[in-house]
Amino acid sequence: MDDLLKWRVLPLLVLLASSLVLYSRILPKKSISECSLLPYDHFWIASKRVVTPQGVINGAVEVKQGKILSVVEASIQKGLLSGEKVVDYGEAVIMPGLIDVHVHLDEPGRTEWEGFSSGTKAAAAGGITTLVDMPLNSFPSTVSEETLRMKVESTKKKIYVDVGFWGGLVPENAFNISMLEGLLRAGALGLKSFMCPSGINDFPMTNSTHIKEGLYVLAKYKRPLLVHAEVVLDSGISEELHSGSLDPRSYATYLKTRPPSWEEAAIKDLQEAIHDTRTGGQAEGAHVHIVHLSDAKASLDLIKDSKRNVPEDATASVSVETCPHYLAFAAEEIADGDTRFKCAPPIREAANRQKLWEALLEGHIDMMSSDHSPSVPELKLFDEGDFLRAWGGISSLQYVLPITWTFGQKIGVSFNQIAAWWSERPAKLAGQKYKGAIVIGNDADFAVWEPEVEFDLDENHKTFHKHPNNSPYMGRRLSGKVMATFVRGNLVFSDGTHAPAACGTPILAK
Ligand SMILES: NC(=O)NC(NC(N)=O)C(=O)[O-]
Ligand SMILES: [Zn+2]
Ligand SMILES: [Zn+2]
Repeated sequence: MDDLLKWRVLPLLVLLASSLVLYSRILPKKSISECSLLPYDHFWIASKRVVTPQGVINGAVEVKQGKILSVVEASIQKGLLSGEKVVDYGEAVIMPGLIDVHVHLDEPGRTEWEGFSSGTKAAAAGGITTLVDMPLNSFPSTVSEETLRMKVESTKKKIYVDVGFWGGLVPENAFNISMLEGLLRAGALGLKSFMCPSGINDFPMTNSTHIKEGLYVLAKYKRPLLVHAEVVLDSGISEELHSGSLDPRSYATYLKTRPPSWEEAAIKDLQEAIHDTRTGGQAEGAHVHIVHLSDAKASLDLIKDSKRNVPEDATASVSVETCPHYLAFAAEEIADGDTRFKCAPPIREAANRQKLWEALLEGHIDMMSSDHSPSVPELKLFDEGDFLRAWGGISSLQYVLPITWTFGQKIGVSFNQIAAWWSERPAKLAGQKYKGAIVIGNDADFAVWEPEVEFDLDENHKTFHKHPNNSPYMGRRLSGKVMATFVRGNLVFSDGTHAPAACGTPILAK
């Protein structure tokens, strides 16, 4: 190096070194090694089965500073990767991380039911990289700017994956535009309401007028309304129930109390609101999403009707989810007193389950969610086994991927279909432009799993739900083991172990 160059370069080097020292001092408190089990900021992950929107490729994904920098096929990958940090997952499947848009984490207020720490650890162990928390079962319910702030505050240092929040649409705020706008401006990704009692006192049900009012406000923010679509009808068995001639321990009794007509009536009630979301409609810009569809007959037919574009240029904005428990279990198989299976709407007969799978495969049902709704075991009333009085809600968060695969593979479900149901479409519903697919520029959120590996959900299996025995999947054999989970480039779970620090971020709509 000649002298002149030396005197020009040296001061620059000194400056660079001192700024590096300074930078390391002002680095965020959590270093990458606490947030991630992989101490690199720039690396590749490779496998023979990488699920991209264009199909499954043998290739590698380059990750830098939490983002996907490139996706390459094996044929061109060789020279490119020499000297790079590569984690080779061999035959394991690399999929976009799952996005679960329907989870009750119950914090603040009912952390003994689940809470952000155990809930997001379970998510990470299950390949879920983003979840959206429901506004009820925590206390208080998330129905205002202030209560949303309390939620976000209570996630601090506890979340292992990214977490968004639905706000609640309840009678108290439905006619109070400034309260609703406050909630949406504070970052709620959308709203959720019940058309029947929710089981939670501070989360009352809404009628179709409340729903319409809510949709007008949502239209302005271009965010969705999620609806628990059941309305209470006289199921024609009240006399038998009162006379005690129906056994409350029998699942058939519970099934009779919540017939498919409850779902059908609710979706009928929603038709007008759905119609308002069409191009040129009063709620254009808003979207109606029906949660946890169980009835695959008349209710599904109504949804199909409302999705049909009449006229063609005025498409209503509507979608629907179903949950693994409606696809895995059948009413005929549920033993007396086994209240782990109680949820609303109920798990129906095997013939209905078959139709739900068909609707998913045909694209009439858009996506899946867990509706993980845990509680303390006492509320499940295991000793009495009373289906009518036990808490309704299924615990399944950690297992949704293996459950979907265990049952889905028998009817030829593909990895791309799973990615559409569990990542792509949920990302769209939650307004997450940079999540849900392995494409350049997206967040580096991945689930790495081994479809061929079977495992027993017994006491030796590490389960991170706070109350694993509440889950009706315990004791089952599943296929599809989650090996590793990456959230924005951080390896947050690998081979049974979580990263030391909880570095998920709260997701707030802007
Ligand atoms: N309060 C609840 O968590 N309810 C939930 N309960 C179920 N699905 O049984 C729900 O999503 O409706
Ligand atoms: Zn519900
Ligand atoms: Zn729910």
